[in-house]
Amino acid sequence: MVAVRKRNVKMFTFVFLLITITSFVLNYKHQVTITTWDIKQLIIQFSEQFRKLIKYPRRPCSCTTCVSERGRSLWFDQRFNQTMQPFLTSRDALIPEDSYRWWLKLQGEKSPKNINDTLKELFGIIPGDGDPLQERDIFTCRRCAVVGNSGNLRQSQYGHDIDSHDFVLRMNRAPTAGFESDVGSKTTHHFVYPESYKEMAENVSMIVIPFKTLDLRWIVTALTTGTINFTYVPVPRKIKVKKEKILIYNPAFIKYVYENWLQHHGRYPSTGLLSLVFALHVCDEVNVYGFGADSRGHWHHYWENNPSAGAFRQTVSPQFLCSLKSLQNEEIPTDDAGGTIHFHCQSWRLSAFLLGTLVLFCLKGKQRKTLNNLPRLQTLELYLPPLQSL
Ligand SMILES: CC(=O)N[C@H]1[C@H]([C@H](O)[C@H](O)CO)O[C@](OP(=O)(O)OC[C@H]2O[C@@H](n3ccc(N)nc3=O)[C@H](O)[C@@H]2O)(C(=O)O)C[C@@H]1O
Ligand SMILES: CC(=O)N[C@@H]1[C@@H](O[C@@H]2O[C@H](CO)[C@H](O)[C@H](O)[C@H]2O)[C@@H](O)[C@@H](CO)O[C@H]1O
Repeated sequence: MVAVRKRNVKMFTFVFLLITITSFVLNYKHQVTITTWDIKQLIIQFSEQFRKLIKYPRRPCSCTTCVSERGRSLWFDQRFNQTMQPFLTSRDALIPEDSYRWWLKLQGEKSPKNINDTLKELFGIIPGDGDPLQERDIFTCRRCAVVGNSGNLRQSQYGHDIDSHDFVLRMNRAPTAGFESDVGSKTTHHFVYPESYKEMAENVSMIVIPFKTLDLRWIVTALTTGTINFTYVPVPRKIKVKKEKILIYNPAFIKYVYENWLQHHGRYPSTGLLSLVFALHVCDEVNVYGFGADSRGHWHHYWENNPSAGAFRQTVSPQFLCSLKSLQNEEIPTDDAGGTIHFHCQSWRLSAFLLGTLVLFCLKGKQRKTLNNLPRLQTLELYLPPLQSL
């Protein structure tokens, strides 16, 4: 009896060790690009990995750094709430009462339909789950590109870099055809709201950001009866998107972005910021492209020839100005008098520390910062200003 028990303990210990070592090695392989077979180098790399494992025992992914890793920046940790769900799904379609009340005021909707009935009807039509972005795995390194619509993408030649990501997230009316060398051709997810809807390729997941109950009802009618054709502007009666490809941005997540990341500034977050924070929650590495003014300080879209592009200009004050590469590798020249801050960067590789620095930096900025004479600038719009200033 005792012998059997001893054998079981031995067996259990062996299996336990085997699993631990295998997962460590797998994790190690994913994180480290082995560039040398020099045994000394390998030992150094391995011990570095071991040190990391001890310091961060429960790493959320296998990238060298994972966006959601805690303990690297207090600032980031204070804002990032892992428990917030970016999606509404058929299994999790509950909006907490306080979030619902807040969301209802965003666009001052008169006599909204009952939200529970609306969601029930919606998830009776779309499944709202099963998208690859909804699944997580600690053994992979999920790299995402968030592509904003700025004219600074023109002549950037970022296309190849953008397309190298596992997931490419675009937004609103952004086209790729004709702009491939600068913005890439790959799109895995596209953020829209009814007023910014555009047709997309069959394999693209459409993430609808609802700002009002009517937006959720529009999805239903756009897939069925085609009865809604006007919100505050004309919207398409019908959409050609597979039901399985439609995902719903969680209104409670909009409130979280507003409170934690915008710290209650402005009215509600822009599509750009909603997309970025969303990516922080579903990706392990996030690179940001196409935010901010172009090299001449113009705030147009990359597909437009209108340099002073109307309404948008008024929604982008103040902005984030950012580049991880430049923060890591270069001095940041600032022009105190004009508040000009230049970043010479290819893309913004996001780290908790960087994001922290940038947000603090921009929240402090009172004036609109202008960017002059520099190609490849990265800036990130922070929030929509109060309604009266539009
Ligand atoms: C007239 C109007 O309402 N314009 C808004 C448009 C418009 O509704 C859609 O394009 C649909 O046509 O949408 C917005 O944004 P828009 O679609 O312009 O751009 C998406 C995000 O890209 C970033 N951006 C864009 C242009 C630029 N020069 N610099 C940038 O940083 C911003 O982060 C922006 O959020 C929006 O929803 O946020 C904001 C714009 O104010
Ligand atoms: C230019 C403007 O502010 N238009 C507003 C409109 O704002 C837009 O809402 C969009 C979502 O529906 C999105 O957030 C975009 O970035 C905003 O510019 C709405 O607030 C609308 C509500 O009735 O009123 C328009 O004047």
